[in-house]
Amino acid sequence: MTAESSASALEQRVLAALERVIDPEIRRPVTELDMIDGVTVSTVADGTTRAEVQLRLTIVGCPAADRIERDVRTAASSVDGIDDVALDVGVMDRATRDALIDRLRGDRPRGHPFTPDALTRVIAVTSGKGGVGKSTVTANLAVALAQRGLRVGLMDADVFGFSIPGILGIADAKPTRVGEMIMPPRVHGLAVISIGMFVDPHTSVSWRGPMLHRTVEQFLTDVYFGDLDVLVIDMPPGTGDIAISIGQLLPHAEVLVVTTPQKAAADVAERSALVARQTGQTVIGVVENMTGYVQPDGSVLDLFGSGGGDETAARLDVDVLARVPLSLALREGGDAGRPIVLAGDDAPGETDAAAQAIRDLADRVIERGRGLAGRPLTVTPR
Ligand SMILES: Nc1ncnc2c1ncn2[C@@H]1O[C@H](COP(=O)(O)OP(=O)(O)OP(=O)(O)O)[C@@H](O)[C@H]1O
Repeated sequence: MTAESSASALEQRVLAALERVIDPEIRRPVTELDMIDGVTVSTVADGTTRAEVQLRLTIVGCPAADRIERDVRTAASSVDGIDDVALDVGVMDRATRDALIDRLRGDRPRGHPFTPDALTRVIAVTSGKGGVGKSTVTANLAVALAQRGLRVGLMDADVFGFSIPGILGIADAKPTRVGEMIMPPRVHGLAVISIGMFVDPHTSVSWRGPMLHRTVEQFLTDVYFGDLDVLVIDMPPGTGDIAISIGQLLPHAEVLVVTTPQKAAADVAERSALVARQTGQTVIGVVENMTGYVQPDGSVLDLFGSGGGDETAARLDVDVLARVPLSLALREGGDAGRPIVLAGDDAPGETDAAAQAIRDLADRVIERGRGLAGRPLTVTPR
């Protein structure tokens, strides 16, 4: 074999090794994303064989740059016969980036991909009023679904009270923009987007209906979630503009209603579900949160009364899918940015009844999705 042909064989092997490097945001191999502009293998003065890799990041200041560079270096160094790796890091030119964005969008027409005939289930979590623990339940449910192997996106549509980034421990995370595409931060196996990532946390959001509608639509259209099994949405409490917009944009969404055990809360909980139904969405069940507190002596204190979940479920003619007890660990996990369903062996979440209730809820939600009842079966020509 000539020196030239062996260098070219090594270049092919380096390229093959680079196919294993996955862009952490887009979650595709860097080779497929045209991020590798070239690989040259040569023997340098001291006789060592060097691979020079031209890496082109999607944008200037790409937050994943360090990780991509490290992974590219590791993959190239792992090839037998390569002694040294030199990286030439730059940014892809506009035409390449635009072509990439077009490819990621696929050939779907402009508009959001979560259409009724798509395979992604949309689960919207709503409540009649604020403070019932909707965001806490939603975040933990999304993590529990991801833990069960599903590809999960979480959209915080609670524009006025966005709390999902904090609960997930990514309060300072910012999405990356690639052209007009928005790459959502990833945490605990979820792709997460929240209005809180776009506004100054110390200013209030005071948008009116059309602006809210555009924002929700933009989230659905421009955020690159990739292929999802489930998109979970943390809805704002009540029956405002966002609920109506999401109803129009996602009429096939399945709705979970979170309420407390207080009977008086059933009225408002029912109302938010009825708005969802009016837009064609399907209410799949009620989650009663903050049910009795189990005291150290084992007795249960019904701090918020009892019966609210059953009352709401009866009015809506659905089941109570979960009863999540009051839990110090659940609250602390939310404050600390560590969802309790993540807990390891000796962490409270392993034995915590609230964590277990949310895991069971995830199982019931998955179980329900196995049936195709109510889903239009369409055959898309390829
Ligand atoms: N089962 C529970 N046990 C103890 N604390 C809980 C429980 N569920 C939620 N909390 C706590 O209650 C508070 C309100 O929860 P959360 O922010 O999830 O409510 P929300 O319904 O989403 O409110 P909003 O819609 O106003 O944002 C948080 O401090 C949370 O940690």
